[in-house]
Amino acid sequence: MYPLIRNRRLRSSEAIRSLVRETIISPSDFLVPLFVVEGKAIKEEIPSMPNYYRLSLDHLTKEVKELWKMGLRSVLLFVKVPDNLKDNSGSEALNENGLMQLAIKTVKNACPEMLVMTDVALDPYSSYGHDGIVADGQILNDDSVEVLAEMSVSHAKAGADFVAPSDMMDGRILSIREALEDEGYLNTGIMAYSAKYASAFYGPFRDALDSAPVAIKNVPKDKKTYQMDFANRFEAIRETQMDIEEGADIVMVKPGLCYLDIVREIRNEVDVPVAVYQVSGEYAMVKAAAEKGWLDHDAVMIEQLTAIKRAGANIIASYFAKDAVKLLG
Ligand SMILES: NCc1[nH]cc(CCC(=O)O)c1CC(=O)O
Ligand SMILES: [Mg+2]
Repeated sequence: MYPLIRNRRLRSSEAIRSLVRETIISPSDFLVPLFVVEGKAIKEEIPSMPNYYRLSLDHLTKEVKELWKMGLRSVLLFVKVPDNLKDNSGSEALNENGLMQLAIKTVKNACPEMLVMTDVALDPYSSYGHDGIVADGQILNDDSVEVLAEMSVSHAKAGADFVAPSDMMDGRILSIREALEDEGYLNTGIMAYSAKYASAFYGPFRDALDSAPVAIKNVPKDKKTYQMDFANRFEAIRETQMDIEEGADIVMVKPGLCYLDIVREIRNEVDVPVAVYQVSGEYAMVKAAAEKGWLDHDAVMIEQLTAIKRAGANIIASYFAKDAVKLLG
């Protein structure tokens, strides 16, 4: 009459629930994105990313020491470049004493064992806010790839452990890998943003870096000619497989939450570590709803991060890394 198999037995107390729990997030899952600005003693909150900051190099030193103490071991660096240093080809990106290069050295000085990954794309350096060079109404592929390869070598030279190309140009992983090998950076890894979608969830990030695409004649004010159409699934697998063939050590799916079907599929398909980027808009939504008292911030945060890991993420890039680690104790 009654069921002999009662699944609720395994849910009846926190002790049994924790004993049978399949997915547990820990500090070693996280990659912490950090925004760096020029100047001294600057720690400015990003308006659309409550409790997240742009840091000058002195604050960057403090921040990475704090992260290390908390058990966070990897950072992903982004820089906010002043307008007067921006141009169409991102030439400032190659400056040996540029902000990114100094930021890499600053982190390594503060915390030599911290794993340093760097964003490789032209957008923060581009007067047009595009990830590549703009000409004739297009974002040029091959010319952009040349700059991205040089940029990667420059980051490796400054001490980056991994470069993370986020641009979605075709063939850039192979060119970057070859350039790193040619220059002797055999141990510098590549984390490829492989399935990166043209997403409206990047809005707050573009506020943080002042890097949104600007209106130019004959050029779309979006990134849909290089980032993926969010309607597509097979294309994500193809992009990811190609990046692995070209030499990517780690592949990434981005954004996170709306793309967990893609994460699972890619995790089942490939045999390299898979990273997921829970992006700025995902962070902003939780913060905003929590501020209004409409959602329980901590509960929603842990649920989302656990779901990302359950979907197959081996690495989670997240603005919640510190909040989550604090909560986990
Ligand atoms: N190529 C730059 C880059 N690297 C990471 C993000 C977004 C990250 C986020 O929203 O948190 C972007 C923005 C974009 O592609 O426009
Ligand atoms: Mg590709």
